[in-house]
Amino acid sequence: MSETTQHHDSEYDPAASSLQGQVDPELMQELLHIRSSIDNIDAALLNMLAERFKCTQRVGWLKARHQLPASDPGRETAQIARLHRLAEEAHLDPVFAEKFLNFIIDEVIRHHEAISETHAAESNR
Ligand SMILES: C=C(O[C@@H]1C=C(C(=O)O)C=C[C@H]1O)C(=O)O
Repeated sequence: MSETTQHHDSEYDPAASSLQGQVDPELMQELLHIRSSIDNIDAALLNMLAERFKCTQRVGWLKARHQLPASDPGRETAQIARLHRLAEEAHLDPVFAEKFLNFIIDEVIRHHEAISETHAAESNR
């Protein structure tokens, strides 16, 4: 099994809650039922993010080898505009979608700068 596939975490208690024992058991059941879907979604998001970073790392090495800049503002503008539209269609707050993408891209650019430095150091040896 690869590292990114779901493993059964013996530490994880899906019923962990500050509300445990404080609310009606039926209400607690309903809450836990919805939370099990939230847990699946969080695992999927994390795995998708890991796959995205694998792709961006490849882009980072490509840019380093060909001496291209870490960031591509033209590409980012197009992506943000597209996500804005997709967010509206999905009834997701477009401002949030934009902040989320920018947060990820900032991290990617940091990685690309680090890759570029590693590549430069390796070629100077
Ligand atoms: C991944 C790239 O590098 C940067 C990161 C981007 C991203 O995470 O989507 C987009 C544009 C670039 O600023 C790229 O150029 O495609």
